[in-house]
Amino acid sequence: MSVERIRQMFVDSIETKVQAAEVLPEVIEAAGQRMVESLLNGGKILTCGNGGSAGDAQHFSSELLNRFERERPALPAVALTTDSSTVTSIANDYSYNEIFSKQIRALGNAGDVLLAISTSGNSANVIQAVQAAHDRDMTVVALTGREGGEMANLYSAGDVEIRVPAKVTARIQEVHLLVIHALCDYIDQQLFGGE
Ligand SMILES: O=C(CO)[C@@H](O)[C@H](O)[C@H](O)[C@H](O)COP(=O)(O)O
Ligand SMILES: [Zn+2]
Repeated sequence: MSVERIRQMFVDSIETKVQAAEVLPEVIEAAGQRMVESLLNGGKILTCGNGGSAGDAQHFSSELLNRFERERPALPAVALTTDSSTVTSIANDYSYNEIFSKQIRALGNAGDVLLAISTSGNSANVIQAVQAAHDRDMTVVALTGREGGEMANLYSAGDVEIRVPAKVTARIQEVHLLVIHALCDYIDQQLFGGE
């Protein structure tokens, strides 16, 4: 029974990726374009998310700051999940909902991009991050799932939502990681040429 259950997880994950491949490539390209424009203009990419999505936010920023698949110059990105002193003090003194938005108000500049990751689109701290990014004239790229959640009501012209067509958090996250690698590949191709 458990082996069958494990096998079914692989099947479900593969099917979710096949469905995502039908609808997401053009949207991922649009998101990659926003990121490349920002980087070419001296901007940077801030990332945030909770739980597994915090890991995804850090995964993306480390691939920009260090490298993805090839040798190339370091690219500017900051994961807003990693500074435990800042995160715990904002949560302690103000509210957990402000842990990302307060950092964005300090670090975000016009033309920067926020990569906001939430499988439900309903995490209050990610919602407040999107609002803070707009206040700073930043562009938002959102990685979401399900029906897009409350975040779906917040986007401005120029923002890009990459919404995975799935309902289970883990399956959505598995596609988010693939999208993150597709964005890294797009950025490297556009900035440093074909390989
Ligand atoms: O990784 C997982 C589940 O696969 C969890 O840690 C998950 O990320 C957490 O429950 C998050 O708090 C969910 O937040 P969100 O995706 O709805 O914004
Ligand atoms: Zn997980």
